[in-house]
Amino acid sequence: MGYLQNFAALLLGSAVLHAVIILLSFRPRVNAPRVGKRPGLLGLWRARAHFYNNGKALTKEGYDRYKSSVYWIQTGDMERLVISNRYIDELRKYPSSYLDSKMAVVERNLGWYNGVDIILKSTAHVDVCHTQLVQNLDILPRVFESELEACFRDRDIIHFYNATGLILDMVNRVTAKILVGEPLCYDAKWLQTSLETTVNTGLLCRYLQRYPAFLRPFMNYFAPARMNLDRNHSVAQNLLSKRIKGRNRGDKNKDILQWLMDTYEEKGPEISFLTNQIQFVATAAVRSTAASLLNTMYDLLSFPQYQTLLRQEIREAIAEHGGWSLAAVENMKRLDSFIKESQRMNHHILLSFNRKVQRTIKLHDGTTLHPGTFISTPAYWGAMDPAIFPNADEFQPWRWFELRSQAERENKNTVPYLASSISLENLFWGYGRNACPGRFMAAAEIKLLVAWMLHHFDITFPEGQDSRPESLFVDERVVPDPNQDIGFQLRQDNDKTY
Ligand code: HEM
Repeated sequence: MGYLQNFAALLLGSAVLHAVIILLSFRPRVNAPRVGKRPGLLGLWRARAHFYNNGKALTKEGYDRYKSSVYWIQTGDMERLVISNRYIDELRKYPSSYLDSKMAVVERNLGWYNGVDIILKSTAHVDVCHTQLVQNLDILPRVFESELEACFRDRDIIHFYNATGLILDMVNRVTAKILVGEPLCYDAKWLQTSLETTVNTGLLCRYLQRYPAFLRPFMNYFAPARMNLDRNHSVAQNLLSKRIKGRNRGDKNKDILQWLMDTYEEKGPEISFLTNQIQFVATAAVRSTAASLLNTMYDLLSFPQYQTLLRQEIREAIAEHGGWSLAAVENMKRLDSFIKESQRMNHHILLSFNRKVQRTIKLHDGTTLHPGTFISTPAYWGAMDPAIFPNADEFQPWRWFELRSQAERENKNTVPYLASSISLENLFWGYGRNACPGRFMAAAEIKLLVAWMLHHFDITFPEGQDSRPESLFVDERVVPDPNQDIGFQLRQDNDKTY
């Protein structure tokens, strides 16, 4: 009884505290129109569910009506002020004390419960992606092949795989090699835990979002994903501590684990902290890369007429560079263009450049962003805007190749036309100082994996299917169809040298 009374008192106390925080947090807001349902005092869950199921149509309506201004929308997690892409160049100059990308990630994902808040405690994971990972990208072509070979069975007859399962498996293996190196990257438990952590992180967030903030600390204990996530963490921590035993700072291993260890002082952080940090990078890296790779494969099979030219380019690049190397990958310019076009037409999220405003910002036209506001930009529909991209609803695989070739001819900067590049028009990787630091690795990895598959296999949709499946729109996420099968059969005419 005493226990129940204490529990009830604690709940009541939290509810009162929560109410006080809400009252104190009433702030000025931009006066802007709304798209979608108004949450009001009692309609928050209804408004969230409405966006969760209709995000694509709602953000389209928002873009059509307010693409040059701002509007409010309740998404599946936060109330956001969607601001025109035309403000981004101005906003990117603000430091995180004004526009905070990390707090936006943590608050949207309820990161205090699932470990995502690790990104508030250290930036080492971002720093190593920006420096050592980029400087050592040439390891990727050396490590990926054996991982891919392990994914394919029955090579001589056509074998159909669930595309999502196959591609996730590939990307997970390659990422593990870059993340923790040998031999841990071959450990089935590590690979499985890595994938499960991402799923359970999202599940826990969605479970807790159903409850008001003051109930979350309690409901956290009852969430099935909580227990699973704790189990994932402890399995990962055990494996990682064994892995670290034989390692020292300054060793020559080329993987993110080593670079993180080198970043810290002699004693290093607690193993639990390091595990959490590595798991976060895996969460950021694996599913996003797999989704982009899947979309590229679906597009390749929808437009099989381009495969011959791509195969020829791949064959020539690897012949010229004596095998799978970074230089060979950089020479695959048509493939790069194909991937970038696939990214443009298949953005993984509806909204990007998500930031929490921490201090008042006055924009050039007088629009004021108040502290506490969550801003986002309409990434998905911006990438489909015919005023920005001619024939925007057409898949033009050489769109970027042609722009790049023209820039080369005119001795101009070619970087904006690369698949790894960020630009004001294309927010696939985010934008500004907090744009994805793993994008160079992701773009090179996608290119390598597509090239390797095209080079070795004839790849097909099941008989009778000639176009890609529709993606699923879930909340603000855009997910390539997870039920699609793809057939692979070893090519008879490929050059077996590589
Ligand atoms: C196709 C694959 C990927 C996509 C589409 C993607 C996209 C993004 C986006 C949109 C952001 C937020 C940027 C912003 O707010 O401006 C981000 C952040 C990030 N990404 Fe990626 N990413 C991908 C792959 C990777 C890979 C392979 C890695 C690591 C090797 C990685 C590591 C990160 C990290 C560490 C952050 C920042 C988190 C923080 O602020 O602490 N990403 N990514």
